[in-house]
Order: sequence, then structure tokens, then C-alpha cells
Amino acid sequence: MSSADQPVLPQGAGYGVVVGIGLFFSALMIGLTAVQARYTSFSPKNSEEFSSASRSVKPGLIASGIVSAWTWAATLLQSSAVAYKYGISGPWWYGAGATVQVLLFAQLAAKLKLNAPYAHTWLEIVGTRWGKAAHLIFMFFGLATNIIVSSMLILGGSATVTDLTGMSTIAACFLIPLGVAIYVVVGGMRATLLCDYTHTSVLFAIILTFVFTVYATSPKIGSPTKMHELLATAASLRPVPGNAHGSYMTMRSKNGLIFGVINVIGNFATVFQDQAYWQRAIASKPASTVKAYLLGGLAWFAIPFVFATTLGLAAVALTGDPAMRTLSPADVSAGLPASAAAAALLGKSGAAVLLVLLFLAVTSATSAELIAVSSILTYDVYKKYFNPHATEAQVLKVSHAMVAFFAVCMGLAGMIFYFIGVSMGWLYTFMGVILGSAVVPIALCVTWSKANKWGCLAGAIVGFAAGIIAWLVTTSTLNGGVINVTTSGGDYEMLAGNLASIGVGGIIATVTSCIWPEDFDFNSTRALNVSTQPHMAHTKGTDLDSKQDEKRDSADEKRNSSDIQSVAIEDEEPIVEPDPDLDPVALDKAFQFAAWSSLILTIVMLIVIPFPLFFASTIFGVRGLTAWVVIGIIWCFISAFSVVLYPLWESRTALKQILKGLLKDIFAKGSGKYHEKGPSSHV
Ligand SMILES: NC(N)=O
Repeated sequence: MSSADQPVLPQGAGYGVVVGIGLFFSALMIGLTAVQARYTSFSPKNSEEFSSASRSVKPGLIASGIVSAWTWAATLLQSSAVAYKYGISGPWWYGAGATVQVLLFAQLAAKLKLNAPYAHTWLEIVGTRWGKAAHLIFMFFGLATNIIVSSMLILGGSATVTDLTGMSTIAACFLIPLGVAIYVVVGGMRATLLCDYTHTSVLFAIILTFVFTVYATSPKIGSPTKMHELLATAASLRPVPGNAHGSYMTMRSKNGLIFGVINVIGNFATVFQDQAYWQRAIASKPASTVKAYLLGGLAWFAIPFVFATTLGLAAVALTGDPAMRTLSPADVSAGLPASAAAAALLGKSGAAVLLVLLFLAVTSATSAELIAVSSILTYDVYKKYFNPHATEAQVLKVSHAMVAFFAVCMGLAGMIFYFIGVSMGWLYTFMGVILGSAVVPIALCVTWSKANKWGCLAGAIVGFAAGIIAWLVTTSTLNGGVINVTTSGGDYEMLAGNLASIGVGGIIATVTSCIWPEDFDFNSTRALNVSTQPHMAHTKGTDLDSKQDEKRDSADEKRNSSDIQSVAIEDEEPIVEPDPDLDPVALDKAFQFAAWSSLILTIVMLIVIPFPLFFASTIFGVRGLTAWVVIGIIWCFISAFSVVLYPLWESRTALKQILKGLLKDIFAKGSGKYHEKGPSSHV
């Protein structure tokens, strides 16, 4: 082992970051929660506030929360690994291939506000529309998504901490979620979003530090011109198979493209089926949900694209540098090129900064997963099947317990995959194989009145089986009958499984729905949890959607078929006071805007930009690479402004109100507390 292959930092640094930063954020959350309870109208002691932030959060903070939840360990590590393997096409396909789902999710978010404005989870909508069997089957896909995403977070986080500090991987697996669980339990959804905001701000600052080091100041690289020269040398020594002329500086990369397809499919599953993204839509103010998702998606793109174009390519450029550790295929699969490059460029300080960056990414995404699973286990398991008349206090207690429970599960899942020898990179390309089949059925359930229940269920189940079979048969065929973790992780093997899963699921769900369309009016999903909304007046006469009025009577009869019902609807026939925030015409307009803008952006990012460069086999010269890097840096700055400065601006009134309360308390002890009649605060 050369000295470059030794951990750069002492073990104590690993424990210091994992335990210390975890405890720091727990303390911060306790402080923020106390401030929130004293100076605003929101209290995390209320279960609606704990899981949904009272559905009042503004778009900038939601966008920041989306960026934070969507920035996994893989976002930094796997994107850099594909830059290391395939060159500049890797960061593009990673970034674009995981941005479009967030943009397209804006459509689902708009429909959520239109069709089920008071749902706590997406599974409540499925259960209300299609009953128990569908609820349980889609819960399998939902929880499987959370477990896989969480395992990737823990695997990526622990592998990097161990690599940089020598800290025990097992200890990291359990300590990482522990600190996060404490602050999630203390603060709930709103505090989690505020914590996401601080993480995102630091994240952008650190990424920009690395960018300017690599492309402006480092004596080892220091400019796009030098990067170009080093990448050209690397390609002549180690040409990339399947790339035009073996170059790292071309979008003409066969394996990059295959990764792109796998990436697009897998990330549909992990956005559409992950309660974390629904939860941000639920927490959002209805009028601005679409804006938040479009902003969040576009801002997020800069993170993997710029980070991997920086450290992933730097890892290639520095091959042979005495400070650069040797990377085995297993190291690359574990996502280690970025940390190796950071350490080679900046020594101990580079390694330490990367460790902090990674830890912030992992913890904020972990907090999103913890509160997401807690909501599913509380509302879709405990409240639905065990205690439908649970009191507010019971719901809150179970929510807290489920956060702690899933934190332990995350540690166990990470440890199990670690011992099996499954890496973060393997799981990343595998996720679409087992999760992809439910993507289309779920989207249809929430958005389309004609979606057929049995067709969508069949699509999810048969697609799941088709994905597994295609993956195993391809593995066996291409590897002489040998099926193991290594052989099954190949590009073609994963591609076959991903395509079969999402393709078969989508085709069955869509075709059956066209042949045997339902005529669902979404009235029962709109009535979901209406009785638990404190501000709703329960008097006769609902007017959520005037277009649906005529259908309502017949729908009321049909409603007996669904088994999650608003108790109040059945017993008292409450008629809901129209909520001005839920104006159906405005929400429908928001949906139309989301549909068009997300579709156009998707086509631009997945086709218009990459394919002409692919077919032209363009190899970037110095000017091309410089332009590519500069565009990335500009995008990164705009993103940082959108999710760091904009949330401060939009919350200026609330911040002023908190500051006033604080000052009052300082100068006249006890006089600053928020009272009901004061202006409401929407942080
Ligand atoms: N969130 C992802 N796919 O990095």
C-alpha cells in the first residue's frame, strides 16, 4: 500500500464529523424548534405540523428541501464515478437523468393539490381510490424505495468515511442515522426543511470551493486548458472503451449513454415512489408547489453536473500523481474517485472538506427518508390498520417512535449490504429493476380518472417479475451462466432489467386503462382527512371543483368501494368551506404549466442537448471544454441564489417577526411570545 492509499485523516476525524456534526444539528434543531414554538404560530407538538409543516411552506424553502433530499451520497460519489469511467458524458447523464423526474413530478404535485389536498402520504390516495389490496401492494414498492435509497445513503456515506479516516464502516452505518434521528424527532418537517436549507447553503459553498480550486487555483490542474491537456494524456494511456477516439471529452460515449438510460429509469422510481418528495409537495403552499419543483429540479442539476465535472474528471487527470491513490474497480463502484481527487488536490484539508460535504448530503437526505417512512408507518399502517381513532398525542408519539425505528433499520440495511458485498454503485443501477414497474401505475392513479385499478396492479406486479427475469437471464446469458454480485452488476444486465421493469409495468397499466377505463371523480380523495383540518368549517356544500359537481351524487354511491374514508364524510356529511388556497381553476392552470414546462425541459435535457453531440461524435477542444465548465459554474451560481438567497427573501416578513419577538424578549423579558392574533408566520 503506497502512502496515498492510506487514510488521509485520523479515525478521530471520522468520529468527530459523524458524531459531532450530528449532535451539532440536533442542538440547532432544538434551538430552532424553541424559536418556532415561541415566536410563530406553528408548534411541532401538532401532528399535522410534525409531518406536513401545516402545508404552509413557501416555494424557495421547498425547493431547497427538494435539492437537499435529492442530494444523496450517490449524487456526489456516483456522478464522479461515472465521470471517472466515461468522461464528460457521465456528469451530464447523471445530472439530466435525475433532474427531469423532479421537473415532471411538478405535475403530480399539482394534481396532489387538486385531487387530494389534505393527504398525508401518497399511499393514502392509492388506498382511498383503490382499496386495501392496492394500498398494501404499493406500500411494498414505497417502503422498498425508502429502504434502497437509505441503504445507498448509508453505504456511500460509510464507505467514504472509512476511506478517508479509517473509521469502522459498521460504526458509521449506525452513527450516521442516529444523530439525524434526534433532530428529526425534535423538529419534525418544518425544522427538517430549515435544516435542509442550512445543509444546502454549505453544500453549494463547498462545491464552488472545489470548482475554483480545480479550474482556477490548484497548481496540479488550475485551468480548463490544463484539465484538457491532462485528460487528453489520460485518454492516450487509458482510452475509454466505447467513447469516440477513447476520449474523456466527448458526449459520444456508448457506456455513458447506457448509464444515462438506467439513470433515467431508476430515478423515476425513486422520485415518484418516495414519500419524501410527496411530503415536500404536501408541506408546500398549494399556489406555489409547481414553482418549487421546477426551481428545485433545475437548481439540483448543478450539483452532480458541476461536482462530477470537477472532481470526477480531476480523478482522471491526476492519475499517476504521487498523491493520488490507486483506484480499483471496487473503489470506483463504491464511489471513491471524488474523495481520492479531493485528497490528492488539497491533502488533509481537501479530505476534511469532502467529508463534511458528504456528511451534510447524507444527513439531509437521511432526514427526508426518516420523516417519510415515519409518515407511512404512522398514517398508512398504525392509523389505518391498528388505531383508526388515534388521538393527536398517539399519532405524534408513533411518528416519533417510527423515526427512531427506521433509523435503526437504515443502519441494519447498510450493514447487511456491506457484508453481502453490494456497493452503492451497484444498488444505484439496480434500483430501477425492482422499483421501476410501479412508476407509471402510481402516476396514473393520482392524475388520471380513467386509470384502471386491476390494470395498474397487474402492471406493477408483472413488470416487477419481468424486470427481475430480464436482469437474471441477461446476466446468465452474458456471463456463461455465472450469476453473482459482480456479473449481475454489468451495464447490459442492469439495462435489460430496468427497461423490462418500467416498460412492462407502464404498458400493462396504460393499455388496460385505455381498454377498460374507470370514471373516477376524485371526490373521495379530495375529502381525505378534511375532518382533521383545524381551519375547515364542516357545514353543508362542498365546492372544490365545480366541474365535478354533477358527478358527485353518483360518486357518493360508488365511494362505498373505497376503504379509507373520511369518517366525517360518512357520519356527518360535512361540506367543506372552500379553501381559497385550493381554487381549482388556479390549480388546474398550475398543472397545465407544470405539464408543458416539465415536458419541454425534459426533451431539451435528454434529447436536444446530448444527442446532436452524441451523433456528431464531437470531441471538445480547449474552448469547448472551457465553455462546458463555465456554463456549469454559472448554473451553479444561479442555483445557489435560487435555493439559498431566495428563501431568505420570501420569508423576510416571518424573519422580521421572529427577530422582533427575540428583541422584545431581550429588552423586556417574556414579552416577545407570539400570540394568536399576531400576523401568521410562514417560514
Ligand atoms: N438523487 C440522485 N439520483 O442523485
